Amino acid sequence: MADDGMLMNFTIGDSVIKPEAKFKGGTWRDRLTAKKRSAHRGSEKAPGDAAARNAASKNPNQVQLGTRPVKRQRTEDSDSFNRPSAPRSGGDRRPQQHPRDPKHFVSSLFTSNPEARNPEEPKEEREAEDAKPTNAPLIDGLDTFTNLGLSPNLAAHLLTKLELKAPTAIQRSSITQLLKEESDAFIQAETGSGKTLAYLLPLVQRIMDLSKATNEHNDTQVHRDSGLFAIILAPTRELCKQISVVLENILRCANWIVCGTVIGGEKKKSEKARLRKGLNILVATPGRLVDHLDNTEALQVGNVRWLVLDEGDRLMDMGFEEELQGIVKKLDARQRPSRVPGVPTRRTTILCSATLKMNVQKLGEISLKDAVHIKADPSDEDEEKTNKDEEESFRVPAQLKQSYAIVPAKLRLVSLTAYLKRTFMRKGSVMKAIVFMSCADVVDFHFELFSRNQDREQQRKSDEENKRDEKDEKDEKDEKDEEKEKLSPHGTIAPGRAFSTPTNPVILHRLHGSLPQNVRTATLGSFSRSTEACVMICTDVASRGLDLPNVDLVVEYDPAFSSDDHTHRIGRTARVGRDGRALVFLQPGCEENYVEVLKRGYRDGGKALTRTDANEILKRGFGGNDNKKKNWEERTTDWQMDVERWALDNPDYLEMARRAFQSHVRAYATHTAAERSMFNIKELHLGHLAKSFALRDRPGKINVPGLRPGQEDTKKDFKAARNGVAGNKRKAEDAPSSTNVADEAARKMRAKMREHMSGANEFNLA
Ligand SMILES: Nc1ncnc2c1ncn2[C@@H]1O[C@H](COP(=O)(O)OP(=O)(O)OP(=O)(O)O)[C@@H](O)[C@H]1O
Repeated sequence: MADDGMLMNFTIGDSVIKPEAKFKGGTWRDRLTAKKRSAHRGSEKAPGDAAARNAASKNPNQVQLGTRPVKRQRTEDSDSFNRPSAPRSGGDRRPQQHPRDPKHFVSSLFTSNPEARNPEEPKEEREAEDAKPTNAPLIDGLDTFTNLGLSPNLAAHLLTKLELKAPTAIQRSSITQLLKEESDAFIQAETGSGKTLAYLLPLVQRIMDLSKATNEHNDTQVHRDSGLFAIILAPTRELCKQISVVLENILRCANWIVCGTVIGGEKKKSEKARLRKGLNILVATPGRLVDHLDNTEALQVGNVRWLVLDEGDRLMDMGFEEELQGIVKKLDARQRPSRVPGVPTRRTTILCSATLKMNVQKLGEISLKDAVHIKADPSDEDEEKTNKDEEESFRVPAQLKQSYAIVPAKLRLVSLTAYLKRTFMRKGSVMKAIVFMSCADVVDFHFELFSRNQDREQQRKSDEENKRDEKDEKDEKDEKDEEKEKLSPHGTIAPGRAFSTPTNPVILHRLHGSLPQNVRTATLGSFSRSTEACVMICTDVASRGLDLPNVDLVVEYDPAFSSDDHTHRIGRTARVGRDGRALVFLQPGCEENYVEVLKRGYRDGGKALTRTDANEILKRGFGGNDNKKKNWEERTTDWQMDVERWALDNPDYLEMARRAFQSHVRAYATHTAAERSMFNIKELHLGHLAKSFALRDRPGKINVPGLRPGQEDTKKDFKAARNGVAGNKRKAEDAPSSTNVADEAARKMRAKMREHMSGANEFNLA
């Protein structure tokens, strides 16, 4: 049987077509847990109907990996799976049964791939000139930090010590506004437009002014014991640390003002000691701040007059909102008139993000009143959005060259490899690239695959055939471990052999939230400091706020779970006026509709957006020079066969591949409700997808027990799936009340967020 009629081995409950509660923010696992619990709660509303309860208690998109497969419906579209998309060449490359195992199935890369539904739009004549950067400093304008109202001392410090010559557009707007008025504010501007300084500079200036206000004797009035005036909250430790580094750099010109952090990752005792000594500005993660507000007497917040929520939309999302409300309530309750003259009477709240929506209900919850919307260019007519879709989207830096690649599931892995090969073919053209993937298991698998040593593998195999003695094997393993050890003591950095050339070696990094915080910190630090070509494969843990230097390229191998996340991901490149490129992989079919979402990010309706496809990428990446010997299709097929054998020959890698496949399918089901029609799990061809994980198994056979620690929920899902419907059944009398379920879901989600932020060491980008 050809793989064309590959069986779809999952069932989708009826609830998938029912309207569902929207779950935004958090990691995909948080959303999955919430969705599952919500579905379960829904089921309890109809007691007595056991069948309905069973159906509803499952995740609507849950993939039942162990149950009897349901055949893929043959619709007009699915027929396209039977259409060959490229001529076969280079001998017989028809699908075959694997000789070793009848359960395995070797399918051809270039047959039965679905074709793109939407034809390529005719390319308009593009202007030769590149788009003018929209997030660059305004060096050609007349605005200087001084004439925006910053003191000559502070402006001189920015110029001489921090090499900041002129403000960016958002800094111009926010400094003017926040220096003169006390109103609450939203700072919303493109990624990489300097929003951190947009709120830090006026804040520091206002606190510096407190010293001047009543200082008759010309000595500084404000000192570390004068009180805590400002709190800056950010969702992750990495971001807090980054903000704190910037703040410390600014305060070098006003060293009587003291800042500090409480972000966890060190003994609470040391944080308490720091608070006891006195701070004027505090940078904190919400969880840790709540903890200190409850337990640390030395943390006096009566004088706090500025509360900044960096990545404010994320902080108001699931997992943080309750903590945030608690913080606001405590600040309100403990506010006192200040002894320090010049301190405003009311507290100002400032929200800041590239994807901030003026969500009135949420704002009420954190007591934001009559907030001013600060934009990069208030007179920008283009910003006046008319339709709802546009309101929901955010601009990307105009100089960012974005493209999308229509790549069928089977060709995903080879296309990514080819694209990165091509990218790093010439030394110096791209320094750093970030590749976003759906989840931790997928990151780990690709890290292992891209860093594998082909020569050594081949050597190993032939040596095995020659029955080498055990000692030699051990030596070889030690050698391999040593090599990895040299690059990274944590196993998160390795040579990226799949796309290195002898003249341009590429270093590979991996990063995800399941790594211990100190490993995350070390890995990010290494990627950030690296002066060699390097690639970081990661999950959304690296999507927000991080300012990593010299990132030239962002690849979204798996599209983001929401369009807001997409904005943040691609925002890791093309920062402060620099060039950058981004590529998103889309599969033919419903995913093509995502192009409309990408277009909304541009002022010109997406004329700058370019399209490519798998064949184009493969030709460029696997084309090679000696075309006479082999063509690109043969080379691609050889590479794919090689990785399939690599996975098959080593049980560890095979399990990794299977686990990655399973986790990926689960993650795919957690795209936000608004975008799920574009990422419809019913359209996923699991058989083809498995090939992009180097698997020859039929999807129904892929069944990996024991997921990574801390994934109890996913594990339960998995077991339930394995045991079929009965496994998921919960007796009515055992079922907790709906309130308990909701509380439990909320508690678990908060715990997971804390888990993500726990165990951190300091992340120092400077
Ligand atoms: N006026 C300026 N001139 C030159 N560089 C600047 C200026 N302001 C900020 N930068 C630099 O721009 C980079 C991006 O700044 P920042 O991280 O604040 O951007 P952002 O808008 O918060 O991005 P994101 O939305 O991704 O968090 C930093 O490296 C910062 O040092």
